[in-house]
Amino acid sequence: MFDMEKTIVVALGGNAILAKDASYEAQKVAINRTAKSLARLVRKGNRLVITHGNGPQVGNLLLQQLAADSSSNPALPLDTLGAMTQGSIGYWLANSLANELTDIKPSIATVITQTEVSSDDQAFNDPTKPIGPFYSESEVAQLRQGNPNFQYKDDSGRGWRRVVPSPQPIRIREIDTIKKLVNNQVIVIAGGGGGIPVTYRNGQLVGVEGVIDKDLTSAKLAEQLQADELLILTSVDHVFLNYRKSNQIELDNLGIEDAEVLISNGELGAGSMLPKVMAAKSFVEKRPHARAIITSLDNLSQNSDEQIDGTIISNVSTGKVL
Ligand SMILES: Nc1ncnc2c1ncn2[C@@H]1O[C@H](COP(=O)(O)OP(=O)(O)O)[C@@H](O)[C@H]1O
Ligand SMILES: NC(=O)OP(=O)(O)O
Repeated sequence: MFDMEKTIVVALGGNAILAKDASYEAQKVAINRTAKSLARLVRKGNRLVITHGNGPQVGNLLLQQLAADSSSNPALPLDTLGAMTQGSIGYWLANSLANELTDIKPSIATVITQTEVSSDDQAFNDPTKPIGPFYSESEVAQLRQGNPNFQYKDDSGRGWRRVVPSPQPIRIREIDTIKKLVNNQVIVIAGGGGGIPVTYRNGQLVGVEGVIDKDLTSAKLAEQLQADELLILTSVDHVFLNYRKSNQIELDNLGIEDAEVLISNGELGAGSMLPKVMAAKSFVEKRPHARAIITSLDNLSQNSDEQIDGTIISNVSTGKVL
């Protein structure tokens, strides 16, 4: 499936980084495994731009900050914590990739990325982005008493999590730098956690408290880099119709109109699969000869290079959904 020398934007989902627990050791094991799959793409001559989620990590970092003595060690704002997770996850990925590719010794760079958002974005009034650990409903009731300003929501039936504003990405500030790096055969890790949300206030660029969806930012990255492929790696190997119902159907191919139907008819989990299909659709609309693939990391590592299995979103409608 992967031809030579494509530019591929790879969006790494949560389980590519945090599979077992939130310890450094467990996250490094998951990232080492992820790096093995990514290395195969590099060996085939593809140019890779890697972006990654940070929901669990940024939420955990926030909890560590809040647990510290605020008079001597004040908690840092969420935009700064987002930058810290870009640094830590970028370092882990660059380190694991370097160890995987000792024979070709590629140049690898992590770009601390700022993503412009609108200060008027409705998301600031309606937090939706789940971060940090999962809680039971009774734990959430207790947490609400401790801090009534924090909001929690059920995360796709998997448990309750704190939610923060998730504004729409408008522009990736470092796109020109990323382009130069890609054109010079550098493997780039960028837009981690969707990028640090920034906006203009009184003529100054300032960070704002929120966490951008990394799938939406990856679509912007892929579009602006004129990528050939947007590869979204997550925990399921396909997008499904009637997900988790007895009549569940695996979707191999989706056209733009099919994706539109899925987006509007509530087939996709709001904080989970919906942004992935939206990102894929947005990318192939802007790049009609390119394609997006939603699949699992396992699928990527288990299938032969020519036969990766997953949901392919392209300009061609199959009529399976419509
Ligand atoms: N229609 C659907 N098809 C496939 N997966 C779906 C669908 N609706 C919701 N999901 C859920 O979306 C999840 C992937 O989203 P998420 O876990 O947020 O991704 P990430 O890997 O980026 O952290 C899957 O594990 C699955 O439970
Ligand atoms: N920022 C972001 O989208 O993170 P997750 O993918 O971990 O939710």
